[in-house]
Amino acid sequence: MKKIGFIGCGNMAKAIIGGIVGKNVMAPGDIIASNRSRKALDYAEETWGISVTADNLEVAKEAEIVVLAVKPQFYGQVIGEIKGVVQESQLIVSIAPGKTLAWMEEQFGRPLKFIRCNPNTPAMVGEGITSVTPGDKVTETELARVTEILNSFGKASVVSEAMIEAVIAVSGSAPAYAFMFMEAMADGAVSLGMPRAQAYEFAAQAVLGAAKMVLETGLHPGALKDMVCSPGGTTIQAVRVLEERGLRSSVIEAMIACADKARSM
Ligand SMILES: NC(=O)C1=CN([C@@H]2O[C@H](COP(=O)(O)OP(=O)(O)OC[C@H]3O[C@@H](n4cnc5c(N)ncnc54)[C@H](O)[C@@H]3O)[C@@H](O)[C@H]2O)C=CC1
Ligand SMILES: O=C(O)[C@@H]1CCC=N1
Repeated sequence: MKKIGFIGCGNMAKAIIGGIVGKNVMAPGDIIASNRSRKALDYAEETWGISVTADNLEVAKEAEIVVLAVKPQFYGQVIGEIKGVVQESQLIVSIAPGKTLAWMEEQFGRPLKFIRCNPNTPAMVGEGITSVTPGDKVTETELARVTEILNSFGKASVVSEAMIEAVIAVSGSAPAYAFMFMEAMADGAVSLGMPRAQAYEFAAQAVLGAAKMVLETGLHPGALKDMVCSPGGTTIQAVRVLEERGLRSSVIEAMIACADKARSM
């Protein structure tokens, strides 16, 4: 038996596998993945030395924890394929938006140990944040085990199912907004004459440092912003323009659109 198996080995499965293997939480021999196309499997085999297969059923039969890591539109098809072979002892993990615990039970046709998780791609560098929502058949020990695995590539936090869309908006999808922000900052630096590669380095380090200050000082982000804004200085001019162009409401409206979409999937 493998400890964990992934059906679908794309961006998210690779981020999680990279985190687990990178932090030595599991040996590569304890991990198995299947995928529709061969290329992703060759990559996973060569990069981490995990077991790979073209057969989803092999993962469903072999893994104690089965992670459904395909796009939401393929969930129904994959569940139809594996539902006959999964056992009551296995944990079935959904990482897709919109696939509720009730929907999973209906699709599998019986109550099993379902867990909804919402990871994000920074798992790839050990800085992910993942929400965990256990179904009612999952024991405290099993929840602790899954949380330990998720903590290996960042942080994990238990949330109620009603919070999942907020989680997707504030963390699952959020790296994309942060990348856009850094890209825009680098564009600004390039327009001020800085070479592109150096601009990305400065922009990314400034964001990393600011994020660490929020997490490590415990101070309100507004107070940290005020510490940067010298009276009559440069920063307050940038803040004035960002407010004028609607940074805050753009972010809030974007997240509401994100959550609405997640709810509909
Ligand atoms: N990419 C992200 O930042 C996040 C993604 N998610 C969720 O994770 C899930 C996976 O997303 P990604 O990894 O980004 O997608 P992806 O498209 O990179 O990977 C999915 C993989 O599944 C394979 N696949 C498709 N149908 C299959 C089948 N029937 N059997 C076996 N393999 C099959 C594809 O070939 C592909 O390699 C989705 O449900 C997504 O909503 C959740 C949080 C963050
Ligand atoms: O864009 C998506 O649908 C997925 C869910 C969270 C992040 N990526």
